[in-house]
Amino acid sequence: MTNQQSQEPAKGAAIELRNVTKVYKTQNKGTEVHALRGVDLTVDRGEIHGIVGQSGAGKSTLIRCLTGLEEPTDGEIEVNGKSMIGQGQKDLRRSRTGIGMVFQHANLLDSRTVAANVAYPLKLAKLPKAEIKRRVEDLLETVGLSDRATSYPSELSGGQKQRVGIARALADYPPVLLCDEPTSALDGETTRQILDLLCELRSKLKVTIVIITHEMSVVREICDSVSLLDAGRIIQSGPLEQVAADVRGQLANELVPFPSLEAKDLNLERDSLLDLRFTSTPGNPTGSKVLGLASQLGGDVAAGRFETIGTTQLGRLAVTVERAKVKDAITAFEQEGIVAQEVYL
Ligand SMILES: Nc1ncnc2c1ncn2[C@@H]1O[C@H](COP(=O)(O)OP(=O)(O)OP(=O)(O)O)[C@@H](O)[C@H]1O
Repeated sequence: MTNQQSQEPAKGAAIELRNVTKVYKTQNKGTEVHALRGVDLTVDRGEIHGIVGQSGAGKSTLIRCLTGLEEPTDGEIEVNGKSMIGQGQKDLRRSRTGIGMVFQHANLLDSRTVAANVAYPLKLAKLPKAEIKRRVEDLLETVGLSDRATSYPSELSGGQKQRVGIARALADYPPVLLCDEPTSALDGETTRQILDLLCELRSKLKVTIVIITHEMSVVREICDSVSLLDAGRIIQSGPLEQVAADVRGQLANELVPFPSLEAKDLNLERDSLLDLRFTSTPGNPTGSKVLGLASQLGGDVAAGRFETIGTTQLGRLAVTVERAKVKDAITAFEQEGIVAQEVYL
């Protein structure tokens, strides 16, 4: 399932951050760390939004601020129309029930069955027994684990444990689900199944999902929109198709990375290596046109990849061109709207 098959999101913002700043004062001589610097972000209801960024970019701080675990130094945060800032503990606890959390590891209670793990937050919330039983059955069916209700976590695969973690996060039927690296510990096939499940949940429960991830494949597979966090700032954000089509942008660069090549397989004594990036939509150059131009310029395609995101096809080619001709080749490609840059291995 992909973002392109998503249903129309319900109108309105589920999450809104305005000018959110977080400054930590470290124990070490009171030095300041600016973890978030004026973050503005809107995630519409029913949307799946990805947040990517390098280690230390501020992703965990953002999540902690969203869940009210951390108070921002400045700015405003609203989740489900309620401010997460300046609330008393009681109100904050109530606001938090509108947010489910899924982590990299499901962190299940090993001594309790699958059903008891899912029931745990509902017991804490003192729901009537019959209601808990009904919800647990419903949630286990939703995540495809009805037949494992009496199993213990040690009897489950990594993917099944993550399903239980998701069911537990949804126990209170929260309108927002925050997922922090939900598939980083899973293999490729299990990742795909968990991503399919998240898409189903969005369609079935109309839940808004924010995924923090370092895997661009996760963003490609299920996100409707994405933000890139860098040193506490959102430096690029938008619908997936829009950021992917911005071939000079950093997100497009990461969504369709340069093919991996080894210098020993190329004749870099004689040739220069070019990184060509382009989109194929009506009015823009198509893949075959780029290949034709490369060959006209005496270039050799060493490797390449094409990805389709929405209605846009993205191409990325590694092309070698004789060193003496590389400047002219770059000019010729750029004149055709193809981003051409020399790269060094
Ligand atoms: N409690 C804290 N006290 C002081 N500095 C902190 C604290 N928590 C985080 N930081 C700093 O804030 C910055 C952002 O950290 P954060 O954990 O939010 O980044 P991240 O993007 O989640 O990184 P990672 O992907 O490695 O988890 C870092 O420089 C970090 O050292």
